[in-house]
This record gives sequence, C-alpha cells and structure tokens, in this order.
Amino acid sequence: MAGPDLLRPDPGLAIVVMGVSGCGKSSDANFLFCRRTVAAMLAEALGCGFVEADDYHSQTNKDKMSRGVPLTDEDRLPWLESLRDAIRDRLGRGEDVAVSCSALRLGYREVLREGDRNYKPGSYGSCRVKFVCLEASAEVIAERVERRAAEGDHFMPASLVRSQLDLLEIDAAEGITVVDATVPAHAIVEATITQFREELASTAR
Ligand SMILES: Nc1ncnc2c1ncn2[C@@H]1O[C@H](COP(=O)(O)OP(=O)(O)OP(=O)(O)O)[C@@H](O)[C@H]1O
Ligand SMILES: O=C(O)[C@H](O)[C@@H](O)[C@H](O)[C@H](O)CO
Repeated sequence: MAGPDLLRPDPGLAIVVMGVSGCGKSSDANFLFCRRTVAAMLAEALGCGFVEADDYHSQTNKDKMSRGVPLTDEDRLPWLESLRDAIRDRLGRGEDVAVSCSALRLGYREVLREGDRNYKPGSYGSCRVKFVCLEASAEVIAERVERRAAEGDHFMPASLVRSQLDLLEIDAAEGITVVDATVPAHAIVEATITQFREELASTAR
C-alpha cells in the first residue's frame, strides 16, 4: 500500500528567469507574430503557469521608470511581495510556475524565495524557487533597450540601463546558473528544463 508520502502531490517548482532590463527575459522569439518571453516559452514547454513581473508593477512604479527614475528598494518591496504571493499560490497547489523578473539583488530574490513556505534563509539548494540569470555585455543590453524604446514598445528608457547593471549582484553561494543572453531563446528554455528536470513536479518528464 502507498505510504502517506506517495499520496501527497509532488511539490511544485518556480523557475525565475532573471536579469537586467533588456537581457531578453521577454525575448524576440516570435511565435505566430506574437512576442513571447523566455519564461512564457518555458511555461508552455512545461505546461505550467506563467507570471510576468512587469504585470505586477503599480502604475506609480511604471510612471517613475518611464520618467527615467530608478526604483528604490521601498518601491520594489510591495511589488516583490505580490510576486512572492503569486509564487506561493502556485507552489501551494503543487504546481510548477515560470516567472520573468529582473530580481537583481540577493535581497529581492530572498523575498521571492519566501514563495516556498518551507524556505529557510540561505538554504538555496532546497528552496523550491530557482533562478536562471540571462547575461550580456553592457553594450548589447544598451543597444537592445535603445532599439526597443525607439520602437515605442516599452516603458523602460535606455537611460536606466546603467542603474540596472550597477544593481545586479549574484552571490556564488546561491548557485545560480548564468546563461549567455545572446543565444536563441529556445536553447535557453531547453537547457533550463534539462537542469531542473528532476525537481519539476509533473511535467517535462
Ligand atoms: N536573443 C536576442 N537576440 C537579439 N535581440 C534580442 C534577444 N533577446 C531579446 N532581444 C531584443 O532585446 C530587446 C529587449 O529584450 P526584452 O524585452 O526581452 O528584455 P527584458 O529582459 O524582458 O527587459 P525588461 O525587464 O525591461 O522587460 C527586445 O527588443 C528584444 O527584441
Ligand atoms: O527592479 C527594477 O528595476 C524593475 O523591476 C525593472 O527591472 C523593470 O521591471 C523591468 O526591467 C522593466 O521591464
């Protein structure tokens, strides 16, 4: 007879695609003429939910960024907490979820890791919230954001790229995989699924 552990649903896994504005979290992978994010492609491949962090910003935060003023930690906290709650919701139901969020600093990622109710600060390995960081040179990022702003496609101005790059920090102890943001989005998605295959709840097996 199955023991209680076997009757419990698999715990879900949250995979956060992170990095500075313009790194390609919302890459230009065109699918049926729609712009798809790496995280959205990941969600589709896994058959799980998708959370786009930009959708969780208050209008005040968006207006501030549009004016070329970087957000402060105080501006970001309620936004990060709402993302944490969205992650907690999915993991609480035993579901996987793909998230697109800059998550530039360790402190910001710690808020998101609290989406795993069992998370103990610093136990990165056992946390059900994982991060994959897209990285490209400052020149590549600036060029992408300038082009995107010129196309009138996004509220984030190129003038904020420097502040984004200055904030980005990853602690080696976190064990975050840093991915070359100039490779095609589908390759990033495939590598990410391979990396987390064992930990994913019910999909991509
Ligand atoms: N692999 C790529 N090769 C070439 N251009 C890319 C690539 N990935 C993204 N871009 C382009 O770079 C620009 C910025 O990318 P994107 O909007 O995905 O960034 P982002 O990380 O989602 O930024 P933000 O956090 O500001 O939303 C877009 O115009 C996109 O088309
Ligand atoms: O923490 C931040 O400074 C912001 O969240 C930005 O990263 C934006 O969300 C994003 O880059 C614009 O789309």
